[in-house]
Amino acid sequence: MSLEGQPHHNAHLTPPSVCRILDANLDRAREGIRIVEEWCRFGLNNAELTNTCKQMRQELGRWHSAQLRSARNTPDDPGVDLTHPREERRENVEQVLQANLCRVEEALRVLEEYGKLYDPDLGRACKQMRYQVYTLESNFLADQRQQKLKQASLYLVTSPSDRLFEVVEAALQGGLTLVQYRDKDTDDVTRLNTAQKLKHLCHDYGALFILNDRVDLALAIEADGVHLGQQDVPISFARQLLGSQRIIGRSTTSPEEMRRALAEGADYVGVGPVYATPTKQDKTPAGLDYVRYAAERCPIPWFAIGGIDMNTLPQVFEGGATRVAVVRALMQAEQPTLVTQYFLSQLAWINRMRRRDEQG
Ligand SMILES: Cc1ncc(COP(=O)(O)OP(=O)(O)O)c(N)n1
Ligand SMILES: Cc1ncsc1CCOP(=O)(O)O
Ligand SMILES: [Mg+2]
Repeated sequence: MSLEGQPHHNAHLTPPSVCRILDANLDRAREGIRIVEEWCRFGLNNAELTNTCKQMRQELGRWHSAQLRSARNTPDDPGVDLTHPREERRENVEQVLQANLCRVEEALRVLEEYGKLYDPDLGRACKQMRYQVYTLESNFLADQRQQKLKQASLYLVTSPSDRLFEVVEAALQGGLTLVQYRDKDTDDVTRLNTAQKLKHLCHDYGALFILNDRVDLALAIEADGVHLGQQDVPISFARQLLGSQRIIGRSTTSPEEMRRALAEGADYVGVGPVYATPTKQDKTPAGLDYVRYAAERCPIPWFAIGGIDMNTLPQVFEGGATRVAVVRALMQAEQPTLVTQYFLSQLAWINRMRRRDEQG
């Protein structure tokens, strides 16, 4: 029966083998969606995404008629024992989700094509759901990125170094979750190759990868986002190219620059330089007053930057910072894993204190 209680259009003409295909793929699609739904509900606490998944599952359930279920013939199915070794290993939640979204999209495509032989409405419904899954995947990726950004307290901005990959990997091993590739002096071929490799490295550790200055390269290598200063392209321009799913950060040195960055839709801001720094010699320090202003007024994630190391960290905390970005403190560290762990433990402590104060 169709959704309206009418017999399915071509049900009586549909060969048993096609019914088996439809039965298997209705199951496959529903199982995959269920796996995604559990993460939307318990991992992201996102009611809207959870509901979208639930509605799709219910719709697929309604199409799963007794006729299709009775076509099942598991003992004679040669595909039952076939698994790819990659299916048995998942490194993180993202891989689980990616694999299952892919499975759902494939199953819906199969349902769309073979479903036309059973009932044209099934083909149409599955096509619509497939597009819904694509949208879900985009929203989902965007949500994941924003969550990771919110949770990041330490931000490594790289500088050119013979030990670039070694330092970044050591810091990732120490628990770093946010990296920006910054090299003002190299050529674009090197930049592109290095960015590509760093992105893979960061993603292997589940960290976000941001590119400094260059929207075009960020787009080309599918980075998680871009960092733009006051002299770089406007946020609206970057947003047009990168869409709403990717992260856009903006440097700010004053309340006015912060106000504009917020109005333009930045996802996070850099606040500084807090102190004078040889890494950015031409920039006048904004000082701790601006850090205090950010602590009072900034509604989005903000990272104090400029001259921050283990010695200045306590003052930056006193100014109200709960997130910091560093270049030299990590790029020049002899033991970047240990330094990362030290920063992260101090940041976790200050964040606990702040939350306790906020709760009274
Ligand atoms: C996190 C963060 N904050 C500030 C900056 C500086 O950006 P910008 O002012 O564009 O200067 P350059 O880094 O491009 O020299 C940053 N990169 N990251
Ligand atoms: C890129 C940048 N933007 C403001 S300060 C700064 C450099 C910070 O470098 P360091 O952490 O070595 O002082
Ligand atoms: Mg810049």
